[in-house]
Amino acid sequence: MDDIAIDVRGLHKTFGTAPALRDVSLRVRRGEMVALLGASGSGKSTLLRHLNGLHQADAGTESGIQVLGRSVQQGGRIARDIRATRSRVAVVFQQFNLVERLPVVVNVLAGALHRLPLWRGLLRRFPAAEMARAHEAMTRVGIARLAWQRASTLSGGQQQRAAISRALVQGAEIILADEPIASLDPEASRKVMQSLADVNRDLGVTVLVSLHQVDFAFAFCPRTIALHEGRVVFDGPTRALTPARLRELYGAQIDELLPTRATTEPSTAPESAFADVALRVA
Ligand SMILES: Nc1ncnc2c1ncn2[C@@H]1O[C@H](COP(=O)(O)OP(=O)(O)OP(=O)(O)O)[C@@H](O)[C@H]1O
Repeated sequence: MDDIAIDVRGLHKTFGTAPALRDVSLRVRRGEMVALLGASGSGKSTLLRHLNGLHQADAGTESGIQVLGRSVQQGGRIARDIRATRSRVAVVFQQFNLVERLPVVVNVLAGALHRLPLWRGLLRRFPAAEMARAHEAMTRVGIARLAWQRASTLSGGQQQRAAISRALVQGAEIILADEPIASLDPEASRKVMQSLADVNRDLGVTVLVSLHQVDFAFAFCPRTIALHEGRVVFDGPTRALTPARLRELYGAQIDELLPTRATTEPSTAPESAFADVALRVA
């Protein structure tokens, strides 16, 4: 079990009377980079929010979530020591990741607050070692030259890379990225996904990234877990997700998942359709 980063068993979540997650089980090993794929409303955000206890599973179910070997929740009850687990897991959201009026470096240093005395955060007096760590993290994702700019002056993709830097300063062992490229252009998307892939490969950080288009999963994530209407409908090598397989899984919703070119002729453009897109974004 030591090599399991995320372990979800029998997760059910209902909002009002509408089921959002239905009997979801999955395991992610430490050091994996996994895409969580699904059309809008399939349950990706809801699942990610359960993993650090922002959502509670339905009470009275057997659902259990363990992260890094510690219980996050069991049967809808959040573990008492959730804060200790949260400090080892970082979340990158689709937007609103940063405090816009503060310099980028201060946003990145927010990742260190969990191990510093309160006064340091309030006065923004960070030890030299933390500053060095922030600089290294920003260099790794290619935004060091922007350190003293206000966060609001950064492009969407640069903001996402700042959020990834903050996760590194935090010392996160897992990054949960919730549609981090949903509002970005293809070039900015590629840079953000590349940054996630780099920290995964170079630092061994486990990455679970939700995406609603399969081309970026294909280019960056060896494994994909696909959700449809709250259920896991596929869990395996991303390369097995051909347009034909996606059509089988998603029916009419397939248009949301395919890149535009492949969508034009899905039935006559099999596996090679994504390979081509993958090459273009690589
Ligand atoms: N706080 C909430 N209250 C009520 N319903 C919710 C809530 N959060 C999510 N839902 C519902 O749960 C279902 C799954 O939503 P979720 O946001 O997890 O999907 P998603 O795959 O992340 O979609 P998107 O790609 O649009 O973000 C949807 O039907 C959604 O309307």
